[in-house]
Amino acid sequence: MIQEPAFKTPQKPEQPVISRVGVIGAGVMGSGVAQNLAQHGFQVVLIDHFEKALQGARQSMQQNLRFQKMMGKTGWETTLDWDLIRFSGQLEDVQHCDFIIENVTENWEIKKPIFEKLGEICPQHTIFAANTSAISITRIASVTGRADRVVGIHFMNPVPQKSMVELIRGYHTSQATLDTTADFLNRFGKKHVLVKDAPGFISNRVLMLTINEAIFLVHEGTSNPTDIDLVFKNCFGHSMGPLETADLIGLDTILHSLEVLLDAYQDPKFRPCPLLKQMVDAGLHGRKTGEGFFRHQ
Ligand SMILES: NC(=O)c1ccc[n+]([C@@H]2O[C@H](COP(=O)([O-])OP(=O)(O)OC[C@H]3O[C@@H](n4cnc5c(N)ncnc54)[C@H](O)[C@@H]3O)[C@@H](O)[C@H]2O)c1
Repeated sequence: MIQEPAFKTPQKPEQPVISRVGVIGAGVMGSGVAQNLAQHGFQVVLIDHFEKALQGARQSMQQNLRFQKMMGKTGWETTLDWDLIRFSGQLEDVQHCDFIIENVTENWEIKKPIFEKLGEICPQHTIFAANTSAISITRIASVTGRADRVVGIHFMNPVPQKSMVELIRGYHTSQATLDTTADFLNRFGKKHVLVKDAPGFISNRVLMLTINEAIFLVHEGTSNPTDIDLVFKNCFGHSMGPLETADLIGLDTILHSLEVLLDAYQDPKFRPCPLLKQMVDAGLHGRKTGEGFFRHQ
């Protein structure tokens, strides 16, 4: 009797196990990403070219831990093994990481040389993730020499407390890269929605317009920040209004994001309100500088 050939069930290609993660940019987002990763047992190399930003990241992590305790949390949210995080000013220190998450200023001229350099110094298997608010992932991937291994992860702020991210597939992003990234996100408690690559993705395409329009209401004297936010909180059930949200994100980041959206879509609906520009020039960047539309301790 002729024996049927023994076909093997096709196996999913083995995915690299991610244990060391490079986090570039130690501002609002990078510090949250680094903290959240370490709280889930990953080794992290956190990079910033400003020593002051690295110190600030340490402080904001301590603050976040204290705040979680104050809120009555008792689990992973309140502890951090500091030995898992290495703070560094040298981009080269991420070269042995399995996965890299970039969180530098929302400006193509700043992000571009970082991705070019990462493409040169990192092994070919390393996946690069851009945590950008609006910049095209396909554009970022184009300078790395590994467009199939570049993905967008749009984290929400504050990162340790937000369990949902947007996962963005660039034009050349491979299915294997998406699978590895989804698995990695899962390991530190993040659910995702998959989004095609279009500037602003889902959240910022809508949110930046809302925030900008709310700023126009203040600029034109139609209302004030407290009342505008009250409408969103009390009438629509939002936990924060658009101007409190703007202060949390950072007004400089809002301005950069609107500029990226305006440039990408060439649609005047994204033109930044003059008041936003003036506040950024005046150093009123929101929570991170202590004052924006509201004062912060
Ligand atoms: N703030 C938010 O709520 C939010 C949410 C999602 C995504 N993002 C995106 O995340 C990214 C970072 O935003 P953020 O709010 O953390 O900004 P931020 O201004 O708080 O931090 C940016 C950090 O990048 C560092 N940096 C700049 N150039 C660098 C370089 N060449 N090498 C190393 N470090 C460098 C700066 O020193 C700074 O510490 C942006 O692309 C932003 O659009 C922000």
